Parts: sequence; structure tokens; C-alpha cells
Amino acid sequence: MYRVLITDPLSDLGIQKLLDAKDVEVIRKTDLTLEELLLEIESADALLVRSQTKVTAEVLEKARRLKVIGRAGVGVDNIDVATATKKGIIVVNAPDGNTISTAEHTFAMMIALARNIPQAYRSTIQGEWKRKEFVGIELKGKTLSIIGLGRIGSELAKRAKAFHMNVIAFDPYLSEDRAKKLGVQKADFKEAIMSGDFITVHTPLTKETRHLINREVFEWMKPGVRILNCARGGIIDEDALYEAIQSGKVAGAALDVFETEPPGHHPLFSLPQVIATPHLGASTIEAQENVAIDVSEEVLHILRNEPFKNAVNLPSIPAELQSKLQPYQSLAEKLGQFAAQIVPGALETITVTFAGEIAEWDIAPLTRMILKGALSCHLSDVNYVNAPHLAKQRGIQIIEQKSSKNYGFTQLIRVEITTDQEQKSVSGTLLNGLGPRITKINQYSIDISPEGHLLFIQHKDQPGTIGRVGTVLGNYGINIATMQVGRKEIGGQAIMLLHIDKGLTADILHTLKQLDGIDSVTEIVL
Ligand SMILES: NC(=O)C1=CN([C@@H]2O[C@H](COP(=O)(O)OP(=O)(O)OC[C@H]3O[C@@H](n4cnc5c(N)ncnc54)[C@H](O)[C@@H]3O)[C@@H](O)[C@H]2O)C=CC1
Ligand SMILES: O=C(O)C(=O)COP(=O)(O)O
Repeated sequence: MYRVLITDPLSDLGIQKLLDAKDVEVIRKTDLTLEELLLEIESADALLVRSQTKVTAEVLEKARRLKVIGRAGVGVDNIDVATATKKGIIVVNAPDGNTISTAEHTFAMMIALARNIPQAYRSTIQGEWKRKEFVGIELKGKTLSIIGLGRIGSELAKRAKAFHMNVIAFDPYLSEDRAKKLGVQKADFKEAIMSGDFITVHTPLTKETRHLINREVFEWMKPGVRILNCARGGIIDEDALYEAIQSGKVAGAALDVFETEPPGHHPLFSLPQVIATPHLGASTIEAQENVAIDVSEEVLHILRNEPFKNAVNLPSIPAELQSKLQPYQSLAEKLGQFAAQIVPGALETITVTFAGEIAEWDIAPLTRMILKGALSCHLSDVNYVNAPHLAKQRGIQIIEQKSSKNYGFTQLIRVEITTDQEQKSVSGTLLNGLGPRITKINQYSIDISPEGHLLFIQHKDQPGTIGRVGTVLGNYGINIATMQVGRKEIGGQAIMLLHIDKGLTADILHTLKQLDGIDSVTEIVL
């Protein structure tokens, strides 16, 4: 039974799949204190949050079983993704479900700002009638500068165009083609800042975007500019914004998000030009249902080891590529495991070569599987998420190469491992109807399926060796299921690879090593 802990308010309808799942126990506890969260997280297999729960390194430290953190929304800045990755915890979000709601909220804030609606409302219900004081401006003909033209920025742009605004955008990843399709003028950062009658930010909060809008940037702006932040507190320097409003440079600001949430009695709230909402961008019935459905499905897939798509700490793999790579994943992992077990010593370099048709694809996910397989022989708690991090941490060099030669197979994966003691390589392929096969160990051609208990023996090619090995195993009651031998020349070095029905004791291994003509004996478990 998987324990799924939900610590922020999520839509009941949205999480129905989790509630219905026979293999899931849902625990819903919102507004937890840190102490309560530290306690609850210990036994959770999955954690579902919105922006309120702070999933810090301290919280993750206590998470002994956690496999996945699901963020029912977009921004993951409340989650220590780096620590989650190190611990092999997958972080998934729901990037599409709240785009429209957030774009609409931003638009609502822009109109409210242009027409002083919140200020006029407050005054009017107090019995005042100040028609002159709340004269606004039209959106038509004004320039809206969008910083970050992703999902939300793009939807906002469409709506602004419908209101006959000029839309100009800065986004380092925005192509000319996409800008053209949206009818948006692409600009550099300074140009976008200098041209805007309204400036709105829609980037994630990252090291690069923290205080992207700072004192210097406010200097570049048109006098009377209006500022919107419905993305993340911290993208705009709040002290600098305060000064820019006080100086008269900024005519108004609409804020849905704050550097610290909740912001309490923020100094900005003493300024009548500031309007605010309590992080409501995604707070619609539709968006909350969407994101909860999306994240619940992803979490279920991950818990059940099924394919999933929106991991924040894994490279995203297009569905078409995923289906092509899937049959190779097990082969890749087994080759990594096999290679790591036949080479003694500390891992230094892992060189992976992809040959044949497979070399035409993006094979990075398979390299990850190889790495996972290889490292899991030496370290505990290695998984697909943390394998590259663990390799880097240990100074293991990963070399990924593609070869146009097919070595006689339609496709081939070769894993070469170099340790501080020696170097060995293992090659494998997928054979129709037979699944993964190991086809070569170093220079020796063989054909064996990489599974179960294997015995790898290096020996001299001389009469009687195979018989002696068979006799020892027989004497100890170890059944041999299959056996392969390989040699380069008569009387030279040779290898034996045996499938055995159960594991060996140290005693048996020792006896085998003492046999005449035997150079090394390694038990491999796959
Ligand atoms: N107020 C609210 O309730 C909500 C807030 N958000 C916030 O909005 C942000 C944007 O969401 P989406 O549009 O869905 O994300 P997205 O990933 O589709 O768009 C972000 C865009 O920012 C661009 N970008 C990144 N660094 C940049 C930089 N230094 N300068 C300019 N552009 C940069 C990216 O290229 C991308 O196009 C989220 O990261 C989240 O923090 C999202 C949903 C609800
Ligand atoms: O999706 C996002 O990034 C949001 O900011 C929405 O936050 P929330 O889920 O409403 O706490």
C-alpha cells in the first residue's frame, strides 16, 4: 500500500483517482507545523503539494520512503529540487492545468490597475463618490511588455492583442517564428523594459530571475509605467518597487505574489497605487481540478513504475522516443550491472557506445540506465534520478559515444568500465523473440541472456577445465542452466559464462579459484 501525503488544499474531484486506487492510502493534512510535517513525511511514498508547503532539505532528510513529490501547479521554487534529486526523489509538476487561469488573473489585474477598480471599490463602499480621483487609462494602443513568453505569457499576449495592445516580449528562448505567430514583437531585455506602459513578468523564479527587475531596471522604465507580478515574489525587488512608486516613476503595481508569503502588513500595502491578491493566479475551480488530476495521475504512474511525463528533475522524453527506447532500458541497465561486476576496483570511467539504428536517437536516457545499473553494484539507493549526480559526486567520468558501424547487429550497446585496477567491456543487443542478450565480453563473442545468477570465469583454454568447474558445482549441489565459452585462439585465454540456479557461497568460489587453469572467478547477480 502506497502512502500518499497531501499537505496543501487540492481539489476533491482532482484527486479522485488517488482516492479510488486500491493500492493507495491518501492522508490529507493541511496547515501542518514543521514538526508535524517532519513526522508525517517519514512514512510517505508520495507527497502532494501546492505552493504553501515548503519542501526543504530538512524535510527531505526525514523522508525515508519518498519516491515522488507532486506539485499541483507550475512553480517548484518551494521544493528543494537539488536535494530531492540527490536523494533520487522524482519531482513532477502539472505545467498545463493552470495556464489559462493565471493568464486571466493577470489580465484581470491589468484592467483593475488601469481603471483603479480596487481603490474605487474601497472608496465607494465607504460612502464616497470620487469620480475624478479614479480616472483611469485605456489598454488600447498601450504597450504591454511581457518578460517570459512561456505558457502563461503567451496566453496573456493573445488576450492583450484582442484588446488592441502592442505586445512586446523578452524571453531568451523565444524564437522569431513563435513571436511572429503570436503577433508579438521580440525584443531584448532593455528594449522591452524601456517600451512598456505595462510590464508583466512570467518567468520562473530562479537564480537568474531573482531581482531581475531591480533599482537599475526601474531607472530604464517609462515614467508612469504600471507593473504586474503574477509569477513569483522575488522576480521584482520589492524595496526597489516601493522606491519607484514613491518617486512617481511607477504609477501602479498589481501583485499576486510576494517575496515572503503570506506577506503580512507589507510596506507596499501602505501605497494607494498598489493592488494585491493572495496568490490567486491558479485559484479557479477549473485550474485546481486540472492540476490535481494531472499530478495525481503522474504520481500513480511513478509509484507503479509506469511511464510518466512531467518530471522536473529528469530530462523530458518525447512519447515517440520513449516508446522506441523502452525495450532497450532493461538491456542498458543489465549491461551496466554486468560490466560493473566483472571489473574489480574503484570506478573511474564508464564509456558507453551506441551502434546501429539506435545511434540515430537521443540515447541520453539509456546512458542514465547504464549508469544506474553500474552504480547500484557499488552504492545503495541509486536510481534513475540520482545516478548522474552520484557519478559526478564520485568523480566518475561518463563518456557517451555513437558509432556508425553496427558490428553485425541491427543495434548494439557497449559498456566499457575502467577502474583503478583494470578495464573491461560488455556488449549487448535485443534479439527478436529472445529479448536482451550479451553478445561480447571484452574480445570474446558469446550469447547469453543477462538475468539471474551468472558465473564468469577467466581461464586457460586447456582440456578438462570445463569438466572440473562442472564437477565442483555439482558437488556443491549447484545446477548449471546454460553455459557459454569463448576463446580467441586454441590454448590461449578463454572465458566461461554459466547460468546457475542459485547463488554461490564464499567456500564454493574459493574452491573454484583453486582449480588448475583458472585465472579469476566472479559471481554476477542481475
Ligand atoms: N500566481 C500564480 O498562482 C501562478 C504563478 N505561476 C508562475 O508563473 C511562472 C511561469 O509559468 P508558465 O508560463 O507556465 O511557465 P513556462 O515555463 O511556460 O514559461 C516561463 C518562460 O520564462 C522564460 N524565461 C526563463 N528565464 C527567463 C529570463 N531570465 N528572462 C526572460 N524569460 C525567461 C522561459 O523561456 C519560458 O518561456 C511559473 O514558473 C510560476 O512561478 C504559475 C502558475 C500560477
Ligand atoms: O502553479 C504555480 O506556480 C502557482 O504559483 C500556483 O500556486 P498554488 O498552487 O495556487 O499555491
